[in-house]
Amino acid sequence: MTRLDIAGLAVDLAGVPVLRDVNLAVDPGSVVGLVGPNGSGKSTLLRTIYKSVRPVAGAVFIDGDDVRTLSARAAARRTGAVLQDSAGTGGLTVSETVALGRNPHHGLLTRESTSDREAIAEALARTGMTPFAERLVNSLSGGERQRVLLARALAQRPRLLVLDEVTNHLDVRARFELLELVRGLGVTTLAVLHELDLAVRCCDRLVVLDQGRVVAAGPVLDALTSEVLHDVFGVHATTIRHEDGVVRITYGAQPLATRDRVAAAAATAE
Ligand SMILES: Nc1ncnc2c1ncn2[C@@H]1O[C@H](COP(=O)(O)OP(=O)(O)OP(=O)(O)O)[C@@H](O)[C@H]1O
Repeated sequence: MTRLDIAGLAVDLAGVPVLRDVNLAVDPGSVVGLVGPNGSGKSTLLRTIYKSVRPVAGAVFIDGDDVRTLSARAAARRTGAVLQDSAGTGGLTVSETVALGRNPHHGLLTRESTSDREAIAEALARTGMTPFAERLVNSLSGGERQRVLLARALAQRPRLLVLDEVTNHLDVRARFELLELVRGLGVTTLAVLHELDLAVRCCDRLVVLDQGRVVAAGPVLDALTSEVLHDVFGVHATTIRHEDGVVRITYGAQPLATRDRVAAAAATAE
């Protein structure tokens, strides 16, 4: 199984520092959640892994291989990505869409091989989408569509999955189901998640980014302390493992921002 290591990574965009001295590791087969406020650099960090952003310092290693030494096609074969609001799949069926995941393995005009067909069938089965294979993607619900995008990534037979806010637009049950599905895959995964409640339940470890730097990392209870929740996310909350073994976040009465807004409004009214 694959491991991911990021060492001393720095990225500038339009001349502005976006990531600085980022170090993180994802152990083989584990699911690591990447969390942080808006604009903290999460998506940019994922982009360095599949080579759509070039760092100004540091490197990304997949199984010890520096991705800079891999061709774009070789990098795409290793990394399956499901990105924020992934492009729509037009009038394609589910199986046609999942088949697109095979592209990094061959040219566009190459005929589908037996191993392509096996990979597609396996990806459909693992995501529970086999019964939907002939449906048009644009006739599916949001949650089903996200499963198709995950199946497309799995059809690549990637060593590593990077997921960027894949639970967007899903209802609360579909969110848990999708992340439980990801956990069950046994594929090394780095997932950007906005919902901290989901992150603490479904990830083995968390990495917290703030203003382009890693400010906490480790098992969920160690990474998402009350202090981090307060200083980085601006909320009063505690992260506790309950008797049933599930880690949950308990929020205080009001987020700081709300409290400050209320205080400011009261001061203005006086
Ligand atoms: N192409 C670009 N040119 C200049 N700045 C950019 C570009 N893309 C992103 N940025 C900036 O880089 C910073 C990090 O953006 P990024 O999308 O990585 O954050 P994020 O943590 O994923 O945010 P969100 O949670 O809002 O999706 C932001 O300040 C953003 O404005």
